[in-house]
Amino acid sequence: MSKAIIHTDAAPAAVGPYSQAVSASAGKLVFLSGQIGLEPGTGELVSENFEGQVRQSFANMQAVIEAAGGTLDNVVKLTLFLTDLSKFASANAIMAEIIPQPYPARSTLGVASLPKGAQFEVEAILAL
Ligand SMILES: C=C(N)C(=O)O
Repeated sequence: MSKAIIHTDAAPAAVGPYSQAVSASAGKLVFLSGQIGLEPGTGELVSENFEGQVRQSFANMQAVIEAAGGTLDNVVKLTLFLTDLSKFASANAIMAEIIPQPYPARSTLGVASLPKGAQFEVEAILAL
């Protein structure tokens, strides 16, 4: 897989750890379902804490990526879902710790609710 970041000053700069666009030539695309902060062992939310749920969601995503034969470098697009957009900066900070640069493309949505009462969900597309 090779990927290139697309950037233009004719569109707004990213307001978080993402790229305006990513071009990838891949042998295979993998579409991941969204992950919320469930512990694999119990199937229960890891915590009532937003940060804990974000970290567990990304850990779950990474486990699926590895099961698909990839790494975090293969992520070309993420979608984040937050039930409280006032936590946007916190989600950005945690994502920036976990996701390597160059950053994938990303969309972020505020939503009314998520399954299991989760506060955060992350969905990914991989290029392998
Ligand atoms: C504005 C965005 N695309 C984001 O935060 O993901």
